[in-house]
Amino acid sequence: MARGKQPAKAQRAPKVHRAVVTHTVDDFEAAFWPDEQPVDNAVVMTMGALHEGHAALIRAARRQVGRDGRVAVTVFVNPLQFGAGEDLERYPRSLDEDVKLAEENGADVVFAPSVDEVYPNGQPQVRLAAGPMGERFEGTTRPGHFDGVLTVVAKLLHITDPDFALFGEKDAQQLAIIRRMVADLDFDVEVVGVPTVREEDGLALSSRNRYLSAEDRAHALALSEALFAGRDVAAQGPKAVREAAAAVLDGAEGVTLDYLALIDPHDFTEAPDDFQGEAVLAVAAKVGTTRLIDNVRIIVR
Ligand SMILES: Nc1ncnc2c1ncn2[C@@H]1O[C@H](COP(=O)(O)OP(=O)(O)OP(=O)(O)O)[C@@H](O)[C@H]1O
Ligand SMILES: CC(C)(CO)[C@@H](O)C(=O)[O-]
Ligand code: BAL
Repeated sequence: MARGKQPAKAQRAPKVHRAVVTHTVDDFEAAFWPDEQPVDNAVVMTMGALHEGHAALIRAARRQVGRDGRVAVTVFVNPLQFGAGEDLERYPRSLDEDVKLAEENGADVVFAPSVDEVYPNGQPQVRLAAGPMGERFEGTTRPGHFDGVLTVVAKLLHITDPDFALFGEKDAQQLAIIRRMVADLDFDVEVVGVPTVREEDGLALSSRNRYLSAEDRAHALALSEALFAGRDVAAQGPKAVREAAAAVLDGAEGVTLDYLALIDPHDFTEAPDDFQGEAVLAVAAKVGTTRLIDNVRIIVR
């Protein structure tokens, strides 16, 4: 080697993990299934506006399938799960940043289809029904929401055909209903739940946090504080948990409570006063004009 010349290895740019971005089912399939090689693969479904909660899902997906497996991230704001007067039009859309976050955390392929690509026949006539589990809690305020979620999740499972599908525990009712759909309808996929990622002060990360003013952001802390207060007295039973959480929310400034519930996670029903074991303490509220949800898993004695 000539004097002063760098060895070839040192000249090479550091290897950057790049994700292929696709917008059609055909392009997605070509990118996600480039060959017949049997490798594990995983999908993380999102509505975009990605944050560190989504990053945790993508990293968990990568861990699940290993270095040689494939990870897909879908980015699709599904009109079917939005009710009249909800934020479908204003929902944050930021595909370029989303692709960056997805590839930095180990995604191989991003699937960001248009509404027409997902629903080429317009509004689907045939849809999935979430049943009674979809009518409580979130379903009371958002009737039909989980039917819309399940319909698109089923379609995305068919398109991506993954071994693993990862969802956040932040949307606990959604996760429970998706698990139930997979069991009831024999989907050949393992559903993996990922713990909620929070800001240092406790606020659960959520794309809708982008709507919060500085004042709303301060008021929003009441949600996680209520859940943590309930969790602190879990050993004293369901009544104590409900009361401790309610006390934080009672009169909390800028917060309009939708529901606060202690839930049996098996069938997503309200836990009775003598309930013991693992439960979900969940809250939904409007902070200013932004509707937020959060929950913690606790062991009630
Ligand atoms: N803080 C979080 N920690 C872990 N997973 C999360 C978190 N926030 C969202 N997820 C998960 O990411 C997936 C995609 O969710 P989505 O794109 O709706 O994000 P979101 O932040 O929940 O948005 P929104 O604010 O609209 O509720 C879901 O499985 C959801 O549970
Ligand atoms: C699962 C999902 C991507 C379906 O649109 C959505 O409900 C979400 O982001 O949680
Ligand atoms: N993260 C749940 C999707 C929704 O609110 O529509």
